[in-house]
Amino acid sequence: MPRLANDCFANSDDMISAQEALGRIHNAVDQSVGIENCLLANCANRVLAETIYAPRNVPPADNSAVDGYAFAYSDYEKKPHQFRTVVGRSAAGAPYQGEVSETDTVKILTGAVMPKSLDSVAMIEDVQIENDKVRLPIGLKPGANCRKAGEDITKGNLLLEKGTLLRPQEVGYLASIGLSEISVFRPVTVALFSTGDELINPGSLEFEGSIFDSNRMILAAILRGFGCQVTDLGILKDELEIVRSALLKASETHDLVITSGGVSMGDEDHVKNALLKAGQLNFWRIAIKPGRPLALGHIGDAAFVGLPGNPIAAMVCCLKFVRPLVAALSGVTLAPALSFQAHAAFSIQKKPGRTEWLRARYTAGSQGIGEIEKFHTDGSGVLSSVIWANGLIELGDEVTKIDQGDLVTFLPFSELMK
Ligand SMILES: Nc1nc2c(c(=O)[nH]1)N[C@H]1C(S)=C(S)[C@@H](COP(=O)(O)OP(=O)(O)OC[C@H]3O[C@@H](n4cnc5c(N)ncnc54)[C@H](O)[C@@H]3O)O[C@H]1N2
Ligand code: MOO
Repeated sequence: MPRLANDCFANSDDMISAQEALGRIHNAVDQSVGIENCLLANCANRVLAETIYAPRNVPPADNSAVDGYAFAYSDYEKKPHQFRTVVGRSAAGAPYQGEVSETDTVKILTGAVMPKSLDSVAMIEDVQIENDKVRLPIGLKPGANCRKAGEDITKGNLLLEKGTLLRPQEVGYLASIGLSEISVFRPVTVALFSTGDELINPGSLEFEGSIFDSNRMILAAILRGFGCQVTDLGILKDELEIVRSALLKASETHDLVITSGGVSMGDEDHVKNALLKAGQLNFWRIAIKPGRPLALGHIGDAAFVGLPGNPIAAMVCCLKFVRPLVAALSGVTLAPALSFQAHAAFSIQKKPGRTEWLRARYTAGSQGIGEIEKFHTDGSGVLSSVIWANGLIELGDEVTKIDQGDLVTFLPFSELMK
């Protein structure tokens, strides 16, 4: 179980800035999850828990980059027009084993080990072949078409640092040095609840005022994309004792407990009070839109996040606040999500003193200069907005207006969901 630092749990009702909230999330985790061994074949999207140094050179020996004829440059430099006797053949996995004079040549296939005393290769389509002899083209350079031992990976060099997220290319990189099993952080376990008497599962019988639970589907999918092992614990009724005991129980077997809904100020919003009874509250309200009510805390050794109920607020807050929390727990060294600037195709006024994320769509624009539209309403329950959008515009606390043509910062969903 990862341990959470207690010292910053200020138990405050004050609204804090998005920056402050991110800082507190970072400080709240002082230890990531444990480690386990994993077969390399199953390691994609896992986080490396050891620093890896190269135990060997890759490639292990000088070899040919092309199909052709291997030759000694020192002799070719003196007699480029000479016909050279083909004394043998070197194929990938079946190297030429014999001796070869530097006036002779060996037929060589791509990837085959270079015969001793030869250092350069002419491509097969460029040579003149007569019986068992070949004449090389002029103008070849020393070491032509030869890949040197260790040119990719040099024995002893640092390859990958602890905390690296293993993308397909890192898995292949580790395979190339011959590793079959490595040490990785185990996945972060997340208990996921929805709260609300109005909620029903898709497929269930409807009643007056009922709402199908969409948050759990969105959040579980996002969290799995972050590499978490998600336990879907269903819907909690709006009753303080039910919420408190469910959170406490889930905290005993998970690294992170997440709820959505019931976190603002209504009579039936019990999440904050349940957290205060079961564990400790760090912060509860952030100066942001969407998602002002968002509770961070911990219950025992488990981290806790109470996301707002409105589906867009829950989704955006998961991408902006749960993502770095999961990263801290999971041991990964999180590279900042890539964002870029493009011109706004709209004008708006904005209240200063809070960070806002607008649902936005980036398009290449007519002259290939990118432009960004915003969705026509800001309603926090409008899921069609995120179907239309391909990312978010981030507007900092200080921004008071955007005029058409201004540069704005765009965060693609694809970057925020990994
Ligand atoms: N007096 C105040 N009222 C509200 C404030 C505030 O600061 N003061 N903040 C508003 C903001 S902003 C948000 S966001 C919401 C968040 O409220 P809750 O977290 O308590 O969410 P609920 O009231 O439970 O639900 C809000 C809304 O979302 C629907 N919902 C909830 N869960 C789901 C789900 N799993 N799937 C689909 N839809 C869900 C729910 O039916 C409500 O319509 O508070 C404002 N109020
Ligand atoms: O976050 Mo709330 O979603 O602004 O309504």
